[in-house]
Amino acid sequence: AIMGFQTLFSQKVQIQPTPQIVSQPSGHILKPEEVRIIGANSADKEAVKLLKSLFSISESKKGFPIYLGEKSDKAIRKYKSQIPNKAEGYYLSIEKNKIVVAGNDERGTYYGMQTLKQLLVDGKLPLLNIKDYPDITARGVVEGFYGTPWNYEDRVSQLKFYGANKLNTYIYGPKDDPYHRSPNWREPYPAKEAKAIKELVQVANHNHVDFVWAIHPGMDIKWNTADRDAAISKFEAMYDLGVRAFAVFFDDISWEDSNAAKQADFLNYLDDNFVKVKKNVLPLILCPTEYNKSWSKIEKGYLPTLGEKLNPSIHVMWTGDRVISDIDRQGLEWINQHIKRKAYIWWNFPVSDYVRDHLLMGPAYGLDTGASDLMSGFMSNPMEFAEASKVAIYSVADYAWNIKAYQSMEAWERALKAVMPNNCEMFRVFAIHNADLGPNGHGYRRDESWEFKEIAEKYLNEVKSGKWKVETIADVQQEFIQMMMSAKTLLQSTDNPALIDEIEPWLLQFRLLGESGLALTHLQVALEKNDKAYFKKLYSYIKLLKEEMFKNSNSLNQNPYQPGVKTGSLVIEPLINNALAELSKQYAQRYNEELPSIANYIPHLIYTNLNQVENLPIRYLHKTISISPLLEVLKVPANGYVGIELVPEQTVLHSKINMGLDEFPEWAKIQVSADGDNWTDYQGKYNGRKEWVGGKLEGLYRFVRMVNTSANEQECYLKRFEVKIK
Ligand SMILES: CCCCCN1[C@H](CO)[C@@H](O)[C@@H](O)[C@@H]1CC(=O)NC
Repeated sequence: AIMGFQTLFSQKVQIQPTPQIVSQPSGHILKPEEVRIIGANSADKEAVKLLKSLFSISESKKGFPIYLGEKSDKAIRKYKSQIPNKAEGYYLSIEKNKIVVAGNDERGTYYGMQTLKQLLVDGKLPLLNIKDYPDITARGVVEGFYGTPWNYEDRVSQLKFYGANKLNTYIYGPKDDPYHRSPNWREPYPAKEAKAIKELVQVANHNHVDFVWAIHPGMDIKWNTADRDAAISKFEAMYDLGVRAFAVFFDDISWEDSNAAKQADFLNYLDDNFVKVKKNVLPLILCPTEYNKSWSKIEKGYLPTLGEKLNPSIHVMWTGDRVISDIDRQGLEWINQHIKRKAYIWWNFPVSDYVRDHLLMGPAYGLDTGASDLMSGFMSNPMEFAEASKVAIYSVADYAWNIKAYQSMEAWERALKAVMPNNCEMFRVFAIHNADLGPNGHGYRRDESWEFKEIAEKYLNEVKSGKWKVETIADVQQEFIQMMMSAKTLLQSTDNPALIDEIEPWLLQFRLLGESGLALTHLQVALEKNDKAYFKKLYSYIKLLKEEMFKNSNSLNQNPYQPGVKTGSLVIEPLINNALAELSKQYAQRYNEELPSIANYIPHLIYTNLNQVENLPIRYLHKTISISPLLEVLKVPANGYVGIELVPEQTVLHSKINMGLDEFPEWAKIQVSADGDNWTDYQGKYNGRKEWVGGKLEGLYRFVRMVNTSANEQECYLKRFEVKIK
């Protein structure tokens, strides 16, 4: 009994986001059969609605009393002194004979109710009291990415998620919405879109989320009264749809238009002639052109001019030291001094519009837990995959509410459970191996597969030394099997179908990757048993798996920027390819037989009778197949040829060949063939950069080659040989 009692006492209640002050639970009460709400008609109505959804309300006086309301309400006058004197703060007390949910303001009461809802588990409520409030005033999401904007259902689900996680801001600013940005930022939304926004604003209000509509005029704005008034009338149109908060984005525009004085005058005009006139509209938010430190030239005065000229109530957004950046105290102090106000953070995570073949499912880290007094807002810019982004958004909610207490790993564990309650362990296997971005233009990387790295290292070393241990193989097999179980379980799960729809391509790829890893470990079995035939069968099987992964990566998620489906790219995929290369090398040594490389699998092959180039790797990106350049002079005997074999035959869109010669040599011919016997000349011409260029060919071809049709050996270079297919 003592242990039991002790356990009860020490049981740590888990509340999201982490509250500021919680007393230790001193036991619990059973969920009251019936409750009586004192203060129902004066308390925040969303809070009342939420309370009524949790308990059955007794009509008579005898129900369990729940005191609900704001500090100015008579009903909770007795508890007023307990309420933190902070915006959106609340006091929650669960006692044997009553519950008190008292907010510093309406939102505080609502958040108190959200906490109460979280504490009601298995028909029990812990006896405790909480004094809670947020560190950052504005907390939420800026839908500000390039790519397919979220759809209506995505947004409704997001807004409910924000209410439950005490996020109070959603900024609508999808770059690819033509009515947010050019060319139609001046035009009102068509009826259908307008209706959707009107409804979303209502959903936002029901979840105590400020719906901020952002305008992005920077691509073509003229600094004249016409455009200034166009912005006002667009804001008026949005106001008529219920929008009561506005932002102006001047990010990602040409530097000529980034005139700070003009931008500041423009914002101040909107502030003075719209925001201040309307009264119940929240302060304006500006996203500046110089929105990160690496882009700002203080001596040119852009940021200082904004700091000087912008009305003090206008927020200024900031992404950190770089576009994609950690957020730390030092960087915040730097920017705050120049803009003369607390930065309103636009955190470019988990946005993936610059690495669209990757999912960012890892912890939200790189956030300074000592910076609570330096920010006026904290917004996450998410992925185009709304449900998948919730893992990071959940963590951002925890950070922005209680900064000093934030622990990214712990929040991440809870986030996975929040998003996939019934399959969170399998979801964790998927998420931990889908976190890094791969090499990218911003140089921003994330850790991935961190719990498997050591085993992977050990395994590869043992494969290389040939002295492998059973337990290492078992550990690696366990990880690969878990990847397959994770993918299959999630693909067949039903607790979040919208999420599975979004990440299906990656789940399919993840399962194949796991399967190829598992088959890889059996290559060792084949070598152990000296079973050459089994090795070759396994090798062919792995090639089939890689062919299917190649097909997935060239048919799914085919966006124009980073098409394809990358998974486990930091640790798992390289491990498999390295071990595969090593084991096929050992096979070749033992049986004196080379196996075609399938490590970084590409079906297309080099096609040549020149031993100088027969081992050159073939590269594949964005439907372009190319031969890695040869750095030395290429000797081409009579009838010598070099080219590409397309597997299977393809439609050729265009080709580019650079032989390092000023003129196209009369000894060379560019030819195509479907069968490798009958050749047709491929008509082309030299472009300004001494490259032979050929256009689209009708029909399907398997071979494209350059051949020396003269009777003598010739010399040239192989600087570029590429073929783009449909
Ligand atoms: C040329 C750099 C573009 C940076 C663009 N970032 C994001 C990351 O790709 C993208 O979502 C875009 O909306 C955003 C612009 C931005 O960071 N504004 C504060």
